[in-house]
Amino acid sequence: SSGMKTCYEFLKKTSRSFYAVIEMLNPEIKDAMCLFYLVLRALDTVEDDMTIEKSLKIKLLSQFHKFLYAESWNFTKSCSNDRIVLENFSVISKEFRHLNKKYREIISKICMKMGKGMIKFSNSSPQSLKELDEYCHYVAGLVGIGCTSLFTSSGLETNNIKLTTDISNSLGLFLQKTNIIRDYLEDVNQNRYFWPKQVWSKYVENIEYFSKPEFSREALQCLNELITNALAHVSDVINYLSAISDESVFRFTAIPQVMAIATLERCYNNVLLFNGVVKIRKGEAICLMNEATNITKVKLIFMRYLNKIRYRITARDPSAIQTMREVERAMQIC
Ligand SMILES: O=C(O)CO[C@@H](C(=O)O)[C@@H](OCCCCCc1ccc2ccccc2c1)C(=O)NCCCCCc1ccc2ccccc2c1
Ligand SMILES: [Mg+2]
Ligand SMILES: [Mg+2]
Repeated sequence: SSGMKTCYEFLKKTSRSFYAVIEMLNPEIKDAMCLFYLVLRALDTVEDDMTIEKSLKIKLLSQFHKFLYAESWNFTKSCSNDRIVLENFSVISKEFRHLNKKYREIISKICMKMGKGMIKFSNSSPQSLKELDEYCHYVAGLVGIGCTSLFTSSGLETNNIKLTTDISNSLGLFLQKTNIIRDYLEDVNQNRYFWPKQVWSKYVENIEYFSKPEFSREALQCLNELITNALAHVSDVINYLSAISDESVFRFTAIPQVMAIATLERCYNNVLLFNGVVKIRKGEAICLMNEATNITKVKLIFMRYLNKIRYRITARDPSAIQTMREVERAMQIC
């Protein structure tokens, strides 16, 4: 339909990477996944928009799942780059209401839970590694859980004994933690602090000091500790991918994960992260997309990057032993 075509345009404008992987999905769930993305991106755009007054933001986050059934609801007061999905939300919600009931229930339930979670963290960022897991569960773990529900309810995946909530959650935590680690400078410049205080306060008095050259050693030690924490999710990621049978679902799920391990490897012990953006090169990303077609190849990709990290672990680093343990544990699964 023309409405759905417009929604794919919104998807392409808000995320080229997720547009690429959603585009390749089985037609049975492609539209549902596109709308799942757009609804949550709209919700996240409210969360991220620092110009929205606090009490209004909280009201929007808690009501958001109801706007899915509010025929002409749009939000025109956002100044975010992704505001297009809020200004045209009525186009998105109209297509959402045409979805099969079983998909609508999954999407609206995840949307309600994510909105509640965002409210919980609207006044304070994650202070501990435990709170980081909680925040990442709300903004990304729930996406993995929702994706698994869409896969199983569509009949494309029947192995739902193995695709548990916990390992679905881990897929999201691995991606979100990689984003939070990589986006240190971008977030700090916007006064957004996702690196937990319980961690960075072991190394410096103020998280902003990591960008100063005289604190580069402490910055790297904190960075390596957070990367070590993220690596703990790799075994769940590999176990999840091993349980997928539909080829298009496999690629849709595997591609963001291989991008994340490649990004973590680039970030490991890399001081450039504190003064610029560390991204994997376009050519490397395209190679990874073409390579991540089955579990054997994905395991090889993970092995390659885990090995590169392992060779860069230095005994001086306080997390060295823990990093080595997480890398070896992950390599055993591969
Ligand atoms: O503003 C930005 O540009 C980045 O925002 C980050 C933030 O604000 O922290 C942050 O916003 C999180 C809240 C909105 C989540 C929107 C989303 C993303 C990907 C999807 C993929 C498929 C279906 C629905 C999806 C929904 C963000 O986008 N982080 C990127 C990592 C989150 C990925 C979630 C995820 C989890 C499990 C998955 C399993 C399989 C395939 C894709 C998966 C994707
Ligand atoms: Mg965001
Ligand atoms: Mg956000």
